[in-house]
Amino acid sequence: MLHNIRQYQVPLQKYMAMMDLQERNQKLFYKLLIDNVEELLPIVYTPTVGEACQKYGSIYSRPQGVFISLKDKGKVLEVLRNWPEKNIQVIVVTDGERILGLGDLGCHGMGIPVGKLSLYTALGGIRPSACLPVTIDVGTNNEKLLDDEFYIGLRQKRAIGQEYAELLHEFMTAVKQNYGERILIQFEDFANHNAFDLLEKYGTTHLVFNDDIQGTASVVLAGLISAMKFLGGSLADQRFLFLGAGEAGTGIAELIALEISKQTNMPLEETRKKIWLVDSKGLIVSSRLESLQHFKKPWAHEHEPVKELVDAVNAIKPTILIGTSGQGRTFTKEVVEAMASLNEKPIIFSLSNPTSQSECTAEEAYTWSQGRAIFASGSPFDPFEYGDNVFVPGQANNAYIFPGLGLGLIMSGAIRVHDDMLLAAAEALAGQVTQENFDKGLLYPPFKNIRKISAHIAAEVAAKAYELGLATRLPPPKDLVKYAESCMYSPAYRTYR
Ligand SMILES: O=C([O-])CC(=O)C(=O)O
Ligand SMILES: [Mg+2]
Repeated sequence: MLHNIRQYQVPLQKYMAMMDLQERNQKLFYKLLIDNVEELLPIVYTPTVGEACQKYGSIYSRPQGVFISLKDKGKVLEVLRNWPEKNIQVIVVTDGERILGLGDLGCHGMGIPVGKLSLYTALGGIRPSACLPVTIDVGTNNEKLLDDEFYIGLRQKRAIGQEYAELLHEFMTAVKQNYGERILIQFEDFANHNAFDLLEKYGTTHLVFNDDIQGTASVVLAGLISAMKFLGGSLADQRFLFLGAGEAGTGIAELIALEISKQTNMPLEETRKKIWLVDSKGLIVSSRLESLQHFKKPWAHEHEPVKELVDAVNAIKPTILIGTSGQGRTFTKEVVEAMASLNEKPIIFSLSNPTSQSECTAEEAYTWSQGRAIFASGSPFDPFEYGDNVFVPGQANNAYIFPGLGLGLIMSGAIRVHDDMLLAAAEALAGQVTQENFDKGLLYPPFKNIRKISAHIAAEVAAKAYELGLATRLPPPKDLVKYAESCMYSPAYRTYR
């Protein structure tokens, strides 16, 4: 099978072959993916899955997951009950409004929940039959899709306001009614306004987390914790600048502020002041407070207005620059050079996905900083030779976190997600990075060990759930890492007599 897949030159064709295999022989699909994770992750996941979503209508061969549309209003529970598997443990749901950094892809966003759940199984060991991909179809504002003969969703503008909220509420209620209190719901690639509102609204009643806000935050924090371990210094000594103040930017900023606050006992209001964000209108400063969306307000610090990113770099003098803008090529030569003139070892993360939306490439980060940057990106980049050195860029992608986090929640029977679990997951991931990894420039352990890493993350998350009284599978197992490993699905053919 691997030989087959390798014969395709075009990544999208490899993707289609993998999707075919998933349908035809699920065990073999997972066996292949687990044993060749570094080679196949960029195919079934970022970046190729992004292209697959863009072309989803024209490569469509068979339905995947459950679509719930405005037309199903009043019947959502019935729709869910049509799914053949009854014992669902995790749902990844999108409404397709902000697929990666690609914007509104409507129902064609289904590729994302499908891809994320393949990773839940391959990287986190959740049984494939316990995973349910869902796309909520409330229309799309993407004119090109509305005119596309192969578009598979409702041909109407997006429902908003009450109509949107009612469908989502019916879905959330039906999910709990059908699968119980311990069903994990991962929100994925919603647009900012809905993402923050849904998380706030359902965070207290359901086992939910938003991967783009919280998963990304945890993986970035892990990278920064490991950077501090090897470079010396503490997070509290750093100055942070973000390009992009949406889900990922503000989510990461908040988790960093929380971690610094725990480390130093400084109040959160104080630790937030070490962190600055730039959005499409420039540096977020207090004079803009009135007009800011609510999730940006905590980051409006005292400063004169600054319009351009490069001027913000020179004004704030960050030690760490993080791109979460969804806009490619925004870390220009001047920006990277400014970071390199301010810092001996500038830390630069280009997190937007897929590769086309990355704020800069690995090659640019290393070249423009004369090989001094500590670089990580959301989508994978190949190792880059610069002078006598080969730099291996880290992949700061939430794929390191959500499979292990999910396993930890499920195995402990957790009923809520708590920020302390995200901190625990970040520390567990950082704990897996070795000196040898770091010597190659890696802030994250290689993906080839991901199942072991996920077991450690799961164990720490479960330990937090027990500590916080949020776990319902009692009594707690003695050795949580061993227990996590014993829970993990492995694709093997059964022996028959
Ligand atoms: O899917 C990925 O690669 C990471 C992610 O959540 C996003 O970019 O929205
Ligand atoms: Mg996402």
